[in-house]
Amino acid sequence: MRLLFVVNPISGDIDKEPFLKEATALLDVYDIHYHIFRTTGKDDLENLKKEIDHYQPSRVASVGGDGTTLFTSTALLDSEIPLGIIPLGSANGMAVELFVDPDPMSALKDILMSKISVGLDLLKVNNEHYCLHIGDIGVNAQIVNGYSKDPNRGMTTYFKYFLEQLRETNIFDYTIEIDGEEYDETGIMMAICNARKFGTGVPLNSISNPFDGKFELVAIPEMNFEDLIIVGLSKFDESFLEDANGNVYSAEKAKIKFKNPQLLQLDGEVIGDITELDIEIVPGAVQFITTRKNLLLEDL
Ligand SMILES: Nc1ncnc2c1ncn2[C@@H]1O[C@H](COP(=O)(O)OP(=O)(O)OP(=O)(O)O)[C@@H](O)[C@H]1O
Repeated sequence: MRLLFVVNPISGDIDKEPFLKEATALLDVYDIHYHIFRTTGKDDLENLKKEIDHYQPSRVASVGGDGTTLFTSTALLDSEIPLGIIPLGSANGMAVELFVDPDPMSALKDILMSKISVGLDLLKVNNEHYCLHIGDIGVNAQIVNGYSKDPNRGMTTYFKYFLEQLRETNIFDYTIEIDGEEYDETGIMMAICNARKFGTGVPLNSISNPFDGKFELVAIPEMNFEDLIIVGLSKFDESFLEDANGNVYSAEKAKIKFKNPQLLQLDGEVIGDITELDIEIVPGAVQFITTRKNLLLEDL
């Protein structure tokens, strides 16, 4: 076994060195070969691909949050090298969805011991961006945009952008095209889901499964003030928003046309304004190391 750790030193504001010290001590006991690749924020994809070519790992462990998992997955596209997650980011939404053990050392043991790997889907958006977990257009993208640019963090800052959105709530019109059928929608948000919940625990639908070769679009209609308060609060206290009462569309491929330009965010990264979206599933894009603790496998 040759294990490559892909470590994002900054994710979640968590120092990864104590974990790496404990992890490498364990690997040394069993004489398991390992290598550590640390991201720098510059040319990471190119450098990681070179590292994979050179080191030829038999397994890869992504050490960070969802952003790091997505990044590592894109480096592993077109390879059959299995990937596991050590959840050390801020929200770890996708790791939670995938039933990854929340304890980093236990997650490492699962990666080392498990013989189960399953093809994890990725979404390809406008032929250039990948999305692992959830993306959206509308009110949440605007909140993410304000929050991510602000040097301050925490509840107060989040609420500043949340309240700003309450005042500005923008209702927009769009058309979803799937398999030649067109569906007109109006609302405050359209979510693109490879999984069911935001990292904050807010559920968007109950059917998405990142192993099923499909994605879901959730059209969220106009909400009242109380609904928006619940969405906002749940960012921090994870109180439950019942199914968003929107229409849910399952697809392998979809085209969405917006009447006016709208802001897109994918996996917490703000992409920019778009008027058209082409989304397609990349089924089983990466081999994901998992265990029988993963209840999503039971739905397949
Ligand atoms: N050493 C580094 N210094 C600065 N920026 C970095 C470094 N490594 C990666 N980055 C940048 O960090 C971003 C990835 O962080 P991102 O927040 O998406 O990670 P994450 O794993 O999801 O963590 P979190 O859960 O904290 O969001 C990318 O834009 C990447 O270029």
